[in-house]
Amino acid sequence: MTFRRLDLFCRVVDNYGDIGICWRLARQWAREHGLAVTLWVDDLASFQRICPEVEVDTETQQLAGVTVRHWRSQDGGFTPADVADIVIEFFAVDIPPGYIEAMAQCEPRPVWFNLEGLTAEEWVEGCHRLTSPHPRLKLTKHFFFPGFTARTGGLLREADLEPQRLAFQSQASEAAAFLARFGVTPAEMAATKVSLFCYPHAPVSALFEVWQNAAAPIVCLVPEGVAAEAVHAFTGGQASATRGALTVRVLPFVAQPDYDKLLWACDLNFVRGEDSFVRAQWAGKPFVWHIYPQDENLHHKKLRAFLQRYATDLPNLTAFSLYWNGAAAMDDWTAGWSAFEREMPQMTLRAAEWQQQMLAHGDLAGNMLAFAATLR
Ligand SMILES: Cc1cn([C@H]2C[C@H](O)[C@@H](COP(=O)(O)OP(=O)(O)O[C@H]3O[C@@H](C)[C@H](O)[C@@H](O)[C@H]3O)O2)c(=O)[nH]c1=O
Repeated sequence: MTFRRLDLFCRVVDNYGDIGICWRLARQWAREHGLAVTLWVDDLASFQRICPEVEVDTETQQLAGVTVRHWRSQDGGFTPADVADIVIEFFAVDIPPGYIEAMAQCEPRPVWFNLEGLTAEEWVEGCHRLTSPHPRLKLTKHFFFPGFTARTGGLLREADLEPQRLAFQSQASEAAAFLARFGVTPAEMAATKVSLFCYPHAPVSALFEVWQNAAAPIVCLVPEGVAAEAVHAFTGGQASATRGALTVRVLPFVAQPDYDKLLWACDLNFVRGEDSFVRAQWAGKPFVWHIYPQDENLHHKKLRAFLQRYATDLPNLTAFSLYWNGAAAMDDWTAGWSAFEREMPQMTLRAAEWQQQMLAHGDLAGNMLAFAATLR
């Protein structure tokens, strides 16, 4: 049986990653796979920051071929006719009990997924595609894990992402025109261009100090609100400031497609969380990951697991990433940065090699549908 409808339930726990990932997947299932997708999301204001077309007061709206529904406390009134062929809860959200009751009345039952977060840890392979029967109803949920190996669900990637990136990066004028929109001058285009997206606890001020004293110019492009304290201390609240070799420019928080272009246009990208971390891998440029912090430094284990897969031959990227995430103490930022900078050409080569490896695993949206098809 072919699938026609897909419902995806997203709660915004924090920041933009939850809705960022769900929005990409929803669009991809609609555009590339022809599914009628409904994205249920509880926080339209966060959604609007990455997609300015979102109307925050609208109950149901059509965006990019997706039906977006404001998910509040709707529970009663669901019937089997309301249930999609594929139902996905993102990060173990509790979908409305009334909807689950309606799922149990469908014939055939919908394919039900819990889509989990991305981690490079090995245990994921053992949990990917595991089932969880409902304690009372005749329904089975399947766990689906994105990941970096063939025994996981792969990474999120739209079919047109790679051709778009290659077209953009093959013409230097594209990056210049794009960055000019944010005030980057032709002279600044010749500098090392860095995008900065991190959590507030990143040691940004220490890095700015090193960059001020660098031998060649560096332009750091920071979306508004990111590393606000350190950026304000540097710029004095202005849109941009230059001290020594470093220029810091504050950009507006851009729409999602423009964020990709920013990554493509820069020489080095500092990214965070899950979605920008994956986009940086597709950008084919050196990147540093600031991982989402967790209790008991669980995130340091996850960071090391990724570095072991990605950076075994890149000791300075590994060292710098550990410092950046507070997993090791940095005595000398100048030396740490110099060593990192010297390694950047190898990082670029590794980025290309890694992309080829990741491409071989297919993409998350397609892999989920292929697995769903085996369940019917
Ligand atoms: C900086 C920037 C980001 N973005 C987008 C890119 C991504 O889709 C999104 C940011 O998501 P992330 O990179 O994942 O970082 P995040 O910190 O916003 O989200 C995080 O939220 C936590 C609750 C999750 O547990 C984390 O795993 C992670 O997803 O914002 C823009 O559209 N424009 C911008 O200017």
